[in-house]
Amino acid sequence: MTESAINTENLTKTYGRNRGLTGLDLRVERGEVYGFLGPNGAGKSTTIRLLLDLIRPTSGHVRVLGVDPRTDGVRLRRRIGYLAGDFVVDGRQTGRDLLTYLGNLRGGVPRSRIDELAARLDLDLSRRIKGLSKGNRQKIGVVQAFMHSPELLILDEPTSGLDPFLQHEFVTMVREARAAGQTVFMSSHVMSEVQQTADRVGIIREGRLITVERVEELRERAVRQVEIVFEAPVEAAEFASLPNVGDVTVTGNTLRCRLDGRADALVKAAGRHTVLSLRAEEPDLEELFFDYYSDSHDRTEVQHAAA
Ligand SMILES: Nc1ncnc2c1ncn2[C@@H]1O[C@H](COP(=O)(O)OP(=O)(O)OP(=O)(O)O)[C@@H](O)[C@H]1O
Repeated sequence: MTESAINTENLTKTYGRNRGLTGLDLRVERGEVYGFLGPNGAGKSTTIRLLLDLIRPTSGHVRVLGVDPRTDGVRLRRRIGYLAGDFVVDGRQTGRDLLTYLGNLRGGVPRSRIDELAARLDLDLSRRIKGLSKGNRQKIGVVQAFMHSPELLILDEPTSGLDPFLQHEFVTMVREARAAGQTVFMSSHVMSEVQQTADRVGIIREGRLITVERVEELRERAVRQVEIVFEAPVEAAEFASLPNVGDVTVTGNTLRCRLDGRADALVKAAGRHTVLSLRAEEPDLEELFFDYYSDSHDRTEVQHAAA
């Protein structure tokens, strides 16, 4: 059996009297995109720094791509693309100088590859880094993480500071990486960007992993708004009692409702009439996770989705 891309056991980090991370058991399989979600201060950056041996654990074990980052860190880092949450670089160089330098450290990256990624992110490589906006510096961070097509990408809040168009491009890059067999571990505090790319999400809060879920399953469970336009008016009462259907309103020939789970009953009921159009919003999984973020959730309940 191939070893997981990331495996931690009972990983704990305390900063003096401050808790950073408590007893983290994390498993990221090869080839999957794993979203690591949690509010500010939850322990996401602490976890990522431990994976890269940038800080040392108080206790517990880490294995990344089958090796201990503590003993084989230099070779391991060539196989990883890492974007730090606080990506800071020497401001006197141009973007091209920096990326060429970093590419050489990782065994050489063709100029054409750097140019292609820069063009996709609309990044001007000829400018000195110190003159760049925060968003443009972040683009350099994204390019350096992806440019050598590493086996494993570890990205700490990768889209912070990117505008929506570039966030979309980033999502495409993550999907391409997955299609190429690369593994992606990315932290975020926004569910919406993770739900577009991730196979699984882990939720961390106050230094503890609360739950791990498959995004596909979450999607099935999530609430979505549905709008159906019929050829002739329908009765709201006919739909209001259907399983998984709520908040039914009918205006003229248009029915709107909330769908909470499977669509089967709703679709079959609609099928008794002539349907002109049907629209179902992509569910926003943020709502499902709000509960995990709030104080009321019982943190001792850890569920792991089947690997
Ligand atoms: N160097 C440090 N010294 C003391 N406490 C620290 C240090 N680094 C992190 N912490 C604490 O550890 C906890 C986890 O912080 P961490 O930066 O890992 O969270 P995060 O989930 O990445 O949050 P953010 O999204 O705000 O970056 C926080 O309570 C933080 O204050």
